[in-house]
Amino acid sequence: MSYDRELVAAKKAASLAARLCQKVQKDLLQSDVQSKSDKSPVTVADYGSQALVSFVLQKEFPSEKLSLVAEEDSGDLCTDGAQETLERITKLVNDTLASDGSYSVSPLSTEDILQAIDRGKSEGGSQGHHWVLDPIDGTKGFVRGDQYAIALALLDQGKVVLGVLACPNLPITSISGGNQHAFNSGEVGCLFFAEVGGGTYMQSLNGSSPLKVQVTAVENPEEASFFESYEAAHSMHDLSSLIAKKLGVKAPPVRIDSQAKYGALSRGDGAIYMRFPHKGYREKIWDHAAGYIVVTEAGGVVRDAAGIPLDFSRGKYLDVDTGIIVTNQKLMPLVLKAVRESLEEKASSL
Ligand SMILES: Nc1ncnc2c1ncn2[C@@H]1O[C@H](COP(=O)(O)O)[C@@H](OP(=O)(O)O)[C@H]1O
Ligand SMILES: [Mg+2]
Ligand SMILES: [Mg+2]
Ligand SMILES: [Mg+2]
Repeated sequence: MSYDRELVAAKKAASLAARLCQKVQKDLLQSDVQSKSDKSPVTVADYGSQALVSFVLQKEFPSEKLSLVAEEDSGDLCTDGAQETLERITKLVNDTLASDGSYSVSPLSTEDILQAIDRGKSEGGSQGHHWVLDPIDGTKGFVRGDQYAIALALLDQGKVVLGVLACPNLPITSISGGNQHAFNSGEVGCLFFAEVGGGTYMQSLNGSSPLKVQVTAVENPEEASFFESYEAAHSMHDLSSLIAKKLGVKAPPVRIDSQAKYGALSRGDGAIYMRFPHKGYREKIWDHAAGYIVVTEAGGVVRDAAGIPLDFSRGKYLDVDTGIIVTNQKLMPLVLKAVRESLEEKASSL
């Protein structure tokens, strides 16, 4: 089965959302950052991006009953005092749609925006089609002025069949060696996309022609560099550094926010991505679905710390053992062995 039509729509939705996010990041005001009830930050851009993607998917597939599993919901926007924020989000979405011009609609109302956001309340699962959206992955990076991604994927019968990652701050050229802050020294803004069985491609968000990308062919761990979260609260840096040491990795870790790590890995900027959340954290499908297919279609492999493939068919959550490892076919067994040994050492030292 081909998902070409869905891919065109997903690229369009993610590119428009990226445009909205870029505008907000440029003049980010402190008041644009709210705190969700779980204390993670969320900005007008997270909501605006979610509303915009939901709107575009609805417009592109008007006859289908859309199922969207997305990170944000309108709860906090319906509270007293949130009216101004909601109006700002509504204006952002309308301005972005108007600047594009493909959808000749009258401006959306605040009510339309709330509805579009809340279309993302699906639970996903193993039957039928579900879109999976992280409207801004790496909100902390976004607020800091660093990396973030708009991540949109499609599940069919519980399998990821398509994924798009828009990374507005990722340099077009390799970030190996850690030059991720190349904001002023070259073009930034990448759009990665993949369809099952079709390989992975990257183009610039400004619309260059797509280039096929591949993960690195490096087989010697000493020559491998690795990515991890910028935020130490999201991944145990001490554990990944122990694993890297065991593998003989020489390069220091490259710490970047968001699924931009999957994108960068898919084009061979680094060789390994390790993610070890602290005890008790449950991974969500929107944090990995798009990145997963972008990297696997480029020849990469994604496993949990026990070597088990990820299962996107169980609803919102991904139940993984201890952490997530991404690398190429050759390095995976070596990395998994080092992970096992390091976890055993860590456990016996407690
Ligand atoms: N304690 C925690 N452990 C692991 N991941 C966490 C976390 N708290 C938040 N996250 C997730 O980490 C994502 C960012 O990934 P990264 O660490 O690779 O930059 C966040 O996505 P959002 O920014 O979309 O909320 C969030 O879902
Ligand atoms: Mg979040
Ligand atoms: Mg996320
Ligand atoms: Mg997010």
